[in-house]
Amino acid sequence: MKSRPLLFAAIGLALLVLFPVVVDNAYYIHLVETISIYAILLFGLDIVVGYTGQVSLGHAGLFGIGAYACGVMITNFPATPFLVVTAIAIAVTALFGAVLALPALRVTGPYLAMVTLAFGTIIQILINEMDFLTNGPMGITLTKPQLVGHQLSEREFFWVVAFLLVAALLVVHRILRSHLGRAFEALRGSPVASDCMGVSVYRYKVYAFVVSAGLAGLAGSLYACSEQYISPNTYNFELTVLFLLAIIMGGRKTRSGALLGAAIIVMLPKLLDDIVLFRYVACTFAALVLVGGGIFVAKGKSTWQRVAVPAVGTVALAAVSFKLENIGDWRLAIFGLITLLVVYYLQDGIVGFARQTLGWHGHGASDALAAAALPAPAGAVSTSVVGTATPATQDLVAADKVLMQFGGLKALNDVDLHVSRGTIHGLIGPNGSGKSTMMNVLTGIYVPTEGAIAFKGQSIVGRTSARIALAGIARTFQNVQLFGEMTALQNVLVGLHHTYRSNLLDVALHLPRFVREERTASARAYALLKFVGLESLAGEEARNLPYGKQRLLEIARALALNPELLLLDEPAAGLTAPDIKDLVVIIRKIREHGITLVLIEHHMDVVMSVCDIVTVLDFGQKIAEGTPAAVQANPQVIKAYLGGELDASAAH
Ligand SMILES: Nc1ncnc2c1ncn2[C@@H]1O[C@H](COP(=O)(O)OP(=O)(O)OP(=O)(O)O)[C@@H](O)[C@H]1O
Repeated sequence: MKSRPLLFAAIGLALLVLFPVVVDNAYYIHLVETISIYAILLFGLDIVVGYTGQVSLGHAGLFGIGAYACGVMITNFPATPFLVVTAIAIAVTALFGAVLALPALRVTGPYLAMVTLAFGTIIQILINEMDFLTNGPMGITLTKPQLVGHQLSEREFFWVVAFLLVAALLVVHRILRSHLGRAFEALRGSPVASDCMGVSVYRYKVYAFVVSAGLAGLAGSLYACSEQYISPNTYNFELTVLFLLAIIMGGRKTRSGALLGAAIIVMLPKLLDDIVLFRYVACTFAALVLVGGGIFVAKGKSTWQRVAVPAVGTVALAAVSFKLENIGDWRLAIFGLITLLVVYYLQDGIVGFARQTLGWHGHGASDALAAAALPAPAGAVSTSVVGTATPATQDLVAADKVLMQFGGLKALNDVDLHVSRGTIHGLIGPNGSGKSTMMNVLTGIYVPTEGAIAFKGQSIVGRTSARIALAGIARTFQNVQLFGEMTALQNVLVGLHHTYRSNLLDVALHLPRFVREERTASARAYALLKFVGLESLAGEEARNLPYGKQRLLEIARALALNPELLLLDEPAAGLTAPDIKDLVVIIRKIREHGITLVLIEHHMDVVMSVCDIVTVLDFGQKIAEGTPAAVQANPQVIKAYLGGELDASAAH
């Protein structure tokens, strides 16, 4: 299976290197060079858009910064070696990337789109107005750069771009398949779960923007030398929309999608300049949709109703093209039409669609399958897998007089909660009594309005969720918070993020430290999946797992943190009776490894059978605490909670 991508890569590389030799035409060489440059930028944009799920309409601005950093350096310091100029352009643009990341830390969705759009516009205006540096609207004229004292020809510069394209592809690909890429993807899946797995959302959002901007800087500097002329008009709103369109059309989360997207956005405007060529392409496209749609319907993969709109649309486009003399004026309308078709019918882009049709798996799945083939460590359910907490006598958690107020509502009112090491501590109470709020307070999602919370004797009030997680508190969520597009194995690997010490260089060059850490983490993740009985589903995307399995996967991911305290928020909710039995066994096994548990649960049989001590909340206040038997017999608890619960179970 691995040989197919390698074969494609080798063929692609050979075609790229031989292209300027075989096609001795400056126009076509320049065209492929531009596609390569745009592809470098799109690799980076895909990190932000495809992996972290942020919107950026500021990448044309970053591209402009890279181009102008290069142009200004070459104009003012002509003796600076080209590689140094490029490195400076990358560094300057990466710095602006960090600036662009700041709003992404505060706002998301349409607000972020607006802010990044404003960033791009400001950059364009600054380039225009800073005459002393950028020569304003007149732009900067450049020559092809020198490399080691040698003036590069058109063809040699193409090879430099081709080399950098391959290098960028390799580095980006390696980053995205490492713990860093998994961290980026986790942000998209569930920011709150990322933080609670010790993967700081703030930090990795900034990383993603910085790496992405660095690639935009590289692309910008190559573009400046390729065009040999830069002016502010190039880096406008249309270009930024084209970049996004390229990612959407090509398909997010694939390097081949970025390459295809780059080819489309470079070729499309050229295509629209030539009406005769456009007619040919429109007819071919319509024929492809008709034949492809027919095959899909025949194979039962689609319906006539679904195929009708794209078929009629493309045939109409082909017909209209024969009525028009000039297609240039229809540019934006045609862009819009293509975007609509792609967004509606090919949600994973052209590459995603081709993969689904041909039954090819993405790398995520193959990664996980490869790791699943690893021999499981001896005694997969061993202390080395789950970790062993060190025994001590003091309370592991000491929460005193905790008040959590939302406006006028006191979700927690003067609550004390002391959890002893090595115990399973139940937290029960009617709906809305404050149980989940207590968990959110313990994991730093909420900062208590008043009160003290100590973990292992140290205050954790005001600490971020990521820091609290790394200190040893792991959790699951009432509403499952998995990273849906990642496989089961990758979900657990996110929990093992804290075991990595490798930096960007280790990852990009696959240095021994990274290879070692990745191998150890994969084996450990697999063993954790085995611990909860999910090893056969290691390569399955989390969103495709049955609900009960998703809850178990959350537990495996939480255990990957090697916690001393594990908080389980209604782990039995929605589970079938056999699944609940398995869950109880797993909870007991976790405790046997010395891990302390806090268990929120409405299934009283589970609470009564596994808990050593139970705390009961009602309307945000602690109304009882004691052994399960004592609590069960407490009249106040029966009145507030258990009476209803018993009635409910009797009704079932
Ligand atoms: N972020 C918030 N903003 C406003 N109110 C909140 C917030 N989080 C929780 N609450 C309120 O606090 C109260 C306690 O909610 P919480 O989710 O902790 O209850 P619970 O005991 O976990 O209930 P359930 O068993 O239904 O999960 C509820 O009235 C809830 O509406």
